[in-house]
Amino acid sequence: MRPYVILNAAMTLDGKIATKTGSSEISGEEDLRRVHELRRECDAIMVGINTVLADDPRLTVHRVDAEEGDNPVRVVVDSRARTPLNFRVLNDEAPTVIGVSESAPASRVNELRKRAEVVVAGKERVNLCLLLERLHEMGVRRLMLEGGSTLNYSMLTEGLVDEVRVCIAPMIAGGREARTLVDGEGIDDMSDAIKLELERFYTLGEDLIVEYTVKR
Ligand SMILES: NC(=O)C1=CN([C@@H]2O[C@H](COP(=O)(O)OP(=O)(O)OC[C@H]3O[C@@H](n4cnc5c(N)ncnc54)[C@H](O)[C@@H]3O)[C@@H](O)[C@H]2O)C=CC1
Ligand SMILES: Nc1nc(O)c(N)c(N[C@@H]2O[C@H](COP(=O)(O)O)[C@@H](O)[C@H]2O)n1
Repeated sequence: MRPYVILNAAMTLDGKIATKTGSSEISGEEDLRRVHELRRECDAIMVGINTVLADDPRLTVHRVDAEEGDNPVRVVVDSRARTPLNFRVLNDEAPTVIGVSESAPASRVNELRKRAEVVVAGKERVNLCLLLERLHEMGVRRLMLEGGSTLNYSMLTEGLVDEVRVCIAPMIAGGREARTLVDGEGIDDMSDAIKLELERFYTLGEDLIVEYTVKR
C-alpha cells in the first residue's frame, strides 16, 4: 500500500521550474495560496535533496491560515544523507522524515536521527516504492510531491503519481541548463510518454492552472 500522490509544481510557459542559476519564483500570489491550501489537505510533502539544497524550503503551511498540527510531515529523498542540519526542513515546525539509501554514511545518518525520522530504503538511490510503503504505514494517505525535476521523473516513471497539477505562469525563461518540470533520463519514443487525462483548468490571477490524472 502507498499514499495517494499529487505532483504539484509551477513552471514557465516553456516548461522550466527553475532557471539555470536556480531562480524559481514562478507562482503568483493566488497560486501560492492554492499550493498552501493543498499542503494543508495533505499528510506529507516530499521533495528531493537538490530542492532542499537549492531553496532551503520550510515545507509548512504558512501562506494561508493554519491550525496547530496542520503542517504535513516533511519528507526529503536524500540517498547520501546530505540534508544540512541547520536547514529549515529540520526545524521544529513540523515532523520530518529523511529517506536515505544504504550508501549513506553512518555518521551523517546518526546526526540526522537527532532531528528527523530516518528511513533506509535502497542500496544507492532511495527505493521510492519502499519509502512510500513506509510512509503509508506511518499513516500518510495523501502525499504532495513538490519536486524537483529529477524526483518528478523517478516518481512518474515508477508509476507512483496519481495526479499532476501545474501552474503555468505567463513567462518564458529559456536555457538548456534550466530545470524542467520533469528531467531524468527521459524516453526515446513518444509512444512511451506518460499519458494524462485533463480533469480541470482555470486561471488564478495571470496563471493558468491545469490538473490531470495519470492514466494507468
Ligand atoms: N517551480 C517549482 O514548482 C519547483 C522548483 N524546484 C526546483 O527544482 C530544482 C531541483 O530539482 P533537481 O535538481 O532535479 O533535484 P531534486 O530536488 O529532484 O533532487 C534529486 C536528487 O534526489 C536524490 N535521489 C535519491 N534517490 C532518488 C530517486 N530514487 N529518484 C530521484 N532522485 C533521487 C538524488 O541525489 C537526486 O539527484 C531546484 O532548483 C528547485 O528550486 C523544486 C520544486 C518545485
Ligand atoms: N508551487 C510553487 N511555485 C513556485 O513558484 C515555487 N518556487 C515553488 N517552489 C517549491 O516550494 C518550496 C518552498 O516552499 P516554502 O515556502 O519554503 O515552504 C520550494 O523548495 C519548492 O519545493 N512551488
